[in-house]
Amino acid sequence: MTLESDRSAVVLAGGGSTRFGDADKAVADLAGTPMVRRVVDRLEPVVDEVVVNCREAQVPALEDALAGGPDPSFAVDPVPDRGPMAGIMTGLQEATGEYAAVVACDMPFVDPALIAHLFERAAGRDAAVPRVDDQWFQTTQAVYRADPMIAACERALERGDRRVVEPLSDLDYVVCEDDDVREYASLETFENLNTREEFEAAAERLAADS
Ligand SMILES: Nc1nc2c(ncn2[C@@H]2O[C@H](COP(=O)(O)OP(=O)(O)OP(=O)(O)O)[C@@H](O)[C@H]2O)c(=O)[nH]1
Ligand SMILES: [Mg+2]
Repeated sequence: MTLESDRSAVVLAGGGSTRFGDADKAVADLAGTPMVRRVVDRLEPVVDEVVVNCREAQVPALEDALAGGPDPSFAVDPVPDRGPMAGIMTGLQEATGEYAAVVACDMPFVDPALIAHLFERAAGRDAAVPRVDDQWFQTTQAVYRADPMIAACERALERGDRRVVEPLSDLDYVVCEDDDVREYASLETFENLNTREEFEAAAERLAADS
């Protein structure tokens, strides 16, 4: 790993997992592997470094969950619970790459081929954000140029707007749509696990695949 990376990954893990219940879904065991570990393992081949964004109290359990793999760095939210967009900002501040793939810790099926493609699409621009079937922008599985995105997040937070799409209005971004996504990934890449039921269903699929 070089000191200055071209391509970073920021894994967002600073949420409260309230729909999941009284455990942190990031480190919960998903068919034998902590969910965050699955995400890091899938990103690692297509990036130069991995940064994990979280709250201070989560660091020991996340270190345990990621032990034995490549050493990630941690980006701890200075103010917790300000939402995913603030977490993106914290993570990008720690990342050394000019560009970073931002992926939520609850997307265990994230496809590295799509991430690599998003880096290609983002080159020379401020971001590449997927959107399929005219649905929402997949802002937590997207590539951003770190400096303009940090600045855009700071401005959005100053305006008091926590919406994760809000910084896009300040950025020169490309939207990666429909066939451009499907060529590289199946749509399960965007599947995110929030409840115990969703988690168990995904675990069954993973166990059946292995
Ligand atoms: N840093 C940071 N990340 C967050 C925050 N809220 C959510 N996230 C992350 O953003 C991603 C998507 O968030 P959610 O699916 O809502 O996860 P969550 O907030 O932990 O779960 P719920 O409490 O059930 O909404 C996950 O990777 C979370 O870890 C936050 O306040 N700060
Ligand atoms: Mg949430």
